Amino acid sequence: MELHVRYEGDDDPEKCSARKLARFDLAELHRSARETPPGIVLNPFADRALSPADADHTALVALDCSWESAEKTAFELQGTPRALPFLVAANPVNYGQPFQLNTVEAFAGALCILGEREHAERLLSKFRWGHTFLELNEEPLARYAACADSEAVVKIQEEYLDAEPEATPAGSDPS
Ligand SMILES: C[S@@+](CC[C@H](N)C(=O)[O-])C[C@H]1O[C@@H](n2cnc3c(N)ncnc32)[C@H](O)[C@@H]1O
Repeated sequence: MELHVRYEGDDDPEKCSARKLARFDLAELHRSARETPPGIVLNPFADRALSPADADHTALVALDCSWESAEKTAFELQGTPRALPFLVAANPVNYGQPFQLNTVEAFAGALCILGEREHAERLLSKFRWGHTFLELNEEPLARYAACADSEAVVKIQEEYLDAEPEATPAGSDPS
C-alpha cells in the first residue's frame, strides 16, 4: 500500500510523525491538494468507516496538519473518504484520546484493518511509543479486521462507545 500525506506544515515539525515517516522513505509528502495522488483519504469527518471491504485500494492518504486547522473542508482531497472507527491514541501529545490519532497512528490503524499488519508494525517501529498503539488497540483492531464491511465495523465500534460515552467520533454532530 502506498502512503501519501497532504502536508500542511502548520504543526510542530519536531513532533510531526509524517515528516519522520518521510525521512525513512515510508511515506511521501505533498505540499498541495492538487499534487496529492488519489487513494483512501483518512478523514475523521467522512460518513463511512474504513473496513476490510476497502482493501482493493492501492494508496492511503492522510492530511498532516494541526487539529486546530483540521476542518471539514481541509479534507477535500481526491479519492475515497473514510473515517477510522474507535481507536485510542498512544502518542505523547494525545495519549488516551479516542479518534484523535496522529498521522502514523492513522496509517497504522488503517493498515491493520485492511489486513496489512506487518506494514503497520514497520511504520510504528520508528516511534518509541509505537508498539503501545498496537497494544492499546489490539482487541478492536483484530475485530475490525475480521469485519466484512463498514456497517459491521460501526456495530463493533458502538460497543466501545457505549463503554466510553464521552467519546464521540470526530466530526459527528453531538446535538
Ligand atoms: C490532524 S493530523 C495531526 C498530525 C500530527 N501533526 C502528527 O504529527 O502526526 C492527523 C491525521 O491523521 C488522520 N486521522 C487521525 N484520526 C483519524 C480518524 N479518527 N479518522 C480518519 N482519519 C484520522 C487524518 O488524516 C488526520 O488529518
